[in-house]
Amino acid sequence: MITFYPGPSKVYPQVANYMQEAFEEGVLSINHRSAECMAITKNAIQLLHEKLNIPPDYSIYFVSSATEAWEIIAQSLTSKSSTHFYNGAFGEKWADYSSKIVKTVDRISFAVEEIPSVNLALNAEVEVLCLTQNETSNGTQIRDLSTFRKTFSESIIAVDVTSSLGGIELDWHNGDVWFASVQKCLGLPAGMGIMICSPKALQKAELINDRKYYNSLLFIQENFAKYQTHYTPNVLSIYLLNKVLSDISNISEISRKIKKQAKDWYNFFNDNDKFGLNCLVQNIDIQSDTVIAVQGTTEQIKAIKERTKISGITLGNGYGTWKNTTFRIANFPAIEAFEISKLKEILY
Ligand SMILES: O=C(O)C(=O)[C@H](O)COP(=O)(O)O
Ligand SMILES: N[C@@H](CCC(=O)O)C(=O)O
Repeated sequence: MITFYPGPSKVYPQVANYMQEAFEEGVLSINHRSAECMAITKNAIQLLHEKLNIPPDYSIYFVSSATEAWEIIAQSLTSKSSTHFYNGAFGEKWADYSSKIVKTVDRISFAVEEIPSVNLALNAEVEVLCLTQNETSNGTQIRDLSTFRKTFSESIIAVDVTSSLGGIELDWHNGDVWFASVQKCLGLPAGMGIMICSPKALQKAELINDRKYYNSLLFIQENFAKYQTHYTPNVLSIYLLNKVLSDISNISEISRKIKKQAKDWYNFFNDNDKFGLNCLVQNIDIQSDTVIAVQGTTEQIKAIKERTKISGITLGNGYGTWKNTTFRIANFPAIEAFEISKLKEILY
């Protein structure tokens, strides 16, 4: 079975052997506060810095999911209000989750074809700015975050890179908190999130001094200072992350490949009349590099999904507003050229 689902998505093929190795090495039974486990965690963190070019002064934590990161930001980094820019289901969900914890949640929604402008929030007092860099539900992205950083230099900027971290190169200095989950561009089984914090984010956490929860950021930080976790982690996941990160190239090389592949996908749908299908978003400045959303009528989408399924290929369903009128193609690094060719052949 070949899958193009944008999460959980295709895992790297070598994961099969690494799982077996983990079992044989006894990793599945080690205590999570043991020296062996701390070494695995330390190595995974070092490799993340190295392969994803994460600045040395940014801290990296393992959490359970990207969803948990939404909550950690609300409880440990927000004293009064967060401001959410979004054009799709996941950005909106983030605002919904925050509103259960944070006193004031400002929502700035924009149209799917629109480039989000900082002007939309110029008059607002922005304490924590929440941006979804890659919106998995509709295949759009905010390509350049630098104007947000310049305009909101005093604010904490939190960036959801759930479906782009590990796929494209990110300019870490444009954000204070970044988070993702491993089942997307990192090509691993679901069940772990990664959170990355700037020194400024940690200073803000100190200021707020939230210590109420098992996953209060300061408590997480205290554990990770010893390469331990605030709960019993999925050690297998950390082990697999280690292994896969050792195998992959630096993100600048991966990013070049993914961007080229994305261009090819957009050209593929633009150049040919594929059963009347077209890209959900036409503006190349906001088309996602890692999730390609393709639009058609409900009947067309249903027929294409059935057709690919017969050939052993799973496409990503549409999501939210676009549930029945789009399908999505993950353009993640673990997906191989022969799989892309096979899908293109079927779509012809
Ligand atoms: O795809 C996204 O974007 C999401 O936000 C994920 O579905 C959330 O992932 P987890 O919280 O389950 O890691
Ligand atoms: N992130 C996945 C699934 C998320 C979910 O169903 O909650 C998607 O975009 O389809």
